[in-house]
Amino acid sequence: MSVIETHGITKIYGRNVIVNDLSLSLERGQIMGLIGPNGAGKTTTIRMIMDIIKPDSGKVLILDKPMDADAQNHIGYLPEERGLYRKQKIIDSLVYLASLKGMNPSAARARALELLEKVGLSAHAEKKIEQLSHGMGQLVQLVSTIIHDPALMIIDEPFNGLDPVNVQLVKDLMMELRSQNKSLILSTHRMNEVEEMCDRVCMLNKGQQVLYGNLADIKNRYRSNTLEVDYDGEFPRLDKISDLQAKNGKAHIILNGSTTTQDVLVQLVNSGLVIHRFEVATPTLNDIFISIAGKKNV
Ligand SMILES: Nc1ncnc2c1ncn2[C@@H]1O[C@H](COP(=O)(O)OP(=O)(O)OP(=O)(O)O)[C@@H](O)[C@H]1O
Repeated sequence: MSVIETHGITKIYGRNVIVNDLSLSLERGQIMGLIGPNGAGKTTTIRMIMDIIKPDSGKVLILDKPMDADAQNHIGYLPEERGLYRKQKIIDSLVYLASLKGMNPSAARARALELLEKVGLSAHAEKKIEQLSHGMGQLVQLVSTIIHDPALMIIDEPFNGLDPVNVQLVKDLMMELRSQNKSLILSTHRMNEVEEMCDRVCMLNKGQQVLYGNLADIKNRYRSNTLEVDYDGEFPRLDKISDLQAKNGKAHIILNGSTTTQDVLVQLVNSGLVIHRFEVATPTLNDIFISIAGKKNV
């Protein structure tokens, strides 16, 4: 049974198709990266999944059923625009939010303290939200999203405002949830940050699904799209490629669909460049996005 399925969901505002005919599914114990540049339609997709807005066509199933109050209790949703009551104590806020999802207060309190310990904030449990730094507040928001042990967590921009130590802490926490058979959807325009964690990827661009499926399969499909070259001298202009970054004797080249590795090698040899290394590299999701969309993401 899929934790979530969307079947051809479409959202139109005015004359603009914001999300077009989007189908995706996610199983238990999987993480999906919902990725794409600003304005791609990620938040609109999540709002349709959460039943905050209705699709103009298509349908969403949560645990095989349309969204209802019971399904809502199995989801933890952390929107991009977040807010906790700033004057309330952290522990009280967490217990209150968990009780809204059907948890009894003493279990919620114990779980809140356990999770605060995990994110390094147990010493702050009795403080008010307004006494925390922005990053600490983000961690408390994350705790509030997972406290009721949801089967599915949907997190918009999971790493915004976090320093590298806390980014790693949140990644570790998410991987732990995954190992407990939970499912997560992480929405972000920062592709490289979620790449190492995701089993599945749904990439949007201007409301269209441009890439979808298992990350390993996708990387395999695009594996000869990226080249790395170590060189001496002035790197030449290349024809028929999607992107070239060349600096300090190292070049990163993203091919477009029709150019081959050999085409590039011939161009480089003909230019007289001194080549020390010429290698087909595993593309990042960002590289794949550039080769599909023909432009940079960030
Ligand atoms: N209520 C609305 N009315 C009209 N247009 C909207 C509405 N909500 C979103 N849009 C438009 O839909 C497009 C997609 O927005 P959305 O917030 O889904 O993108 P996103 O991928 O989440 O972007 P970001 O990474 O910047 O958060 C944008 O062009 C936005 O202006």
